[in-house]
Amino acid sequence: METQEISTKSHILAIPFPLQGHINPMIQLCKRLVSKTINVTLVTTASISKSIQIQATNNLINIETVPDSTINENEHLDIYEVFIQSFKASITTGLPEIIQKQNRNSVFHYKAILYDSLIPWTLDIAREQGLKGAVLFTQPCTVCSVFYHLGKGTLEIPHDENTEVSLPSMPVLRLKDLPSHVYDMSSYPSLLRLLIDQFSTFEKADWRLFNTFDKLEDEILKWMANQYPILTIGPMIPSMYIDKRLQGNYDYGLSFFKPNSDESCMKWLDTKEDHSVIYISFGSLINLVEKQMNELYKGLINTGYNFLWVVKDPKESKLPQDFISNHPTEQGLIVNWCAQLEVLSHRAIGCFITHCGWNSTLEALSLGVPMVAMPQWADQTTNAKLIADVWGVGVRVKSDENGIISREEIVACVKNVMEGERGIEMRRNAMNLKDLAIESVGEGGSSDKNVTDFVMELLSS
Ligand SMILES: O=c1ccn([C@@H]2O[C@H](COP(=O)(O)OP(=O)(O)O[C@H]3O[C@H](CO)[C@@H](O)[C@H](O)[C@H]3O)[C@@H](O)[C@H]2O)c(=O)[nH]1
Repeated sequence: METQEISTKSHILAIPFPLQGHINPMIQLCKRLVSKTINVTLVTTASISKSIQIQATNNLINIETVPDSTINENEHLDIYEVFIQSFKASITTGLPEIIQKQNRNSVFHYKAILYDSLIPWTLDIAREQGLKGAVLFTQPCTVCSVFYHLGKGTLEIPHDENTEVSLPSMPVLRLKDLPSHVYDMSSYPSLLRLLIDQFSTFEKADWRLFNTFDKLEDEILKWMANQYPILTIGPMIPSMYIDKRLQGNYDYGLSFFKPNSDESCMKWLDTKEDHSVIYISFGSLINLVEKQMNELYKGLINTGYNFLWVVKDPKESKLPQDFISNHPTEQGLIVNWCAQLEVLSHRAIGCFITHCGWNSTLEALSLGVPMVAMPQWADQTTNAKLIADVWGVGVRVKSDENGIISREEIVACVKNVMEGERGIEMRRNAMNLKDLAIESVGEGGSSDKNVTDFVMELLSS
């Protein structure tokens, strides 16, 4: 059902949570919906919209902005709560106005709102406007189900690090395999509440979509589907890096971007041997502490391998001065941002040292790149468990008593992934998952079929 024809009858509003790790998969899903005849209006705040790149040729996804709101900060609100409440104020005021304005325009006929699971209150707006609601979960089902159990009171949090947590259809988890907000409840209680609240509209929503695929999280997905019907639609990465079915506008037209993305790294990678380079990135939010930066830097040098390292703000990065002044070296290149999918699909990449954000994890899996898992917080700890112990596509670093990963540990982990029998096995497992990822979004695959079913239901509603 790929068609260029634009239906004037079926239109949805997509509301991503305003962070890159959430906007990216939402945009990719929107592109898939557009390729199957649904019109999409993506709504975000004026400030966030500046980070969304739309090519001039793209008229398939409409972007509407709502004014930014600021709420009064007071001592009872942490920084995340201020961020979340400001966004809520913007959308709650602006979204109904957009719907009413567009409803007067006969081209638009809204059927539903597609919203991130972190903003469940959007369903109330949908209902008030007579629209259906589809909730999109942007973290793995394994992680989401931990919060599901927490909300239902069916997860007992262990008191020590060695007690095993057994939840239905889940791998056995120890304390530090749970999402960090669960064992570190004191830091940012607002975030824990937000994560549990993801399920507050689970029963009421008309569709529940997950950015994962059936063969990746088979058992827990079946369990979740037994609670309520769900649709797996992932991995939501640009078609050109996975199934290559979407062409032109459908795939290139819209993306979240960071200015100053450094393209020199592709030329640098071209000069390197196959599978010889370590790629290091900690996503869009994490900054490492100075001691960790130093250990990572020394560890990378000591591996002897070439490395390409994304350091968001190199001047503020706390990197050793001798490296900064001699950079770039023969061995290592630092960029402040890169086209990660382009890098991961380059033949020279041998392994990915990652913070295990879900998008980075899915991107590495979909491109068959084995990983060194260096989780920092949130879902990343559980994603690291999946990478190392469930899928066998990487190793997870061990930290010392102060939470620092030593240079020796970094060297050992990189060598484990890049060399020897274990390394070969991890690459083989990664390549198998790559095939399954392609199959799932390819024509007739489980995720493709679920997107089609979603579209058919929208069209007939
Ligand atoms: O130089 C870079 C570095 C990153 N990226 C992209 O940035 C995104 C990063 O997303 P992700 O790996 O999910 O990390 P975060 O930005 O940290 O995402 C947040 O949101 C995710 C989805 O909820 C969670 O899984 C993470 O833990 C949370 O930190 C990916 O698409 C990368 O391809 C680039 O394009 N260039």
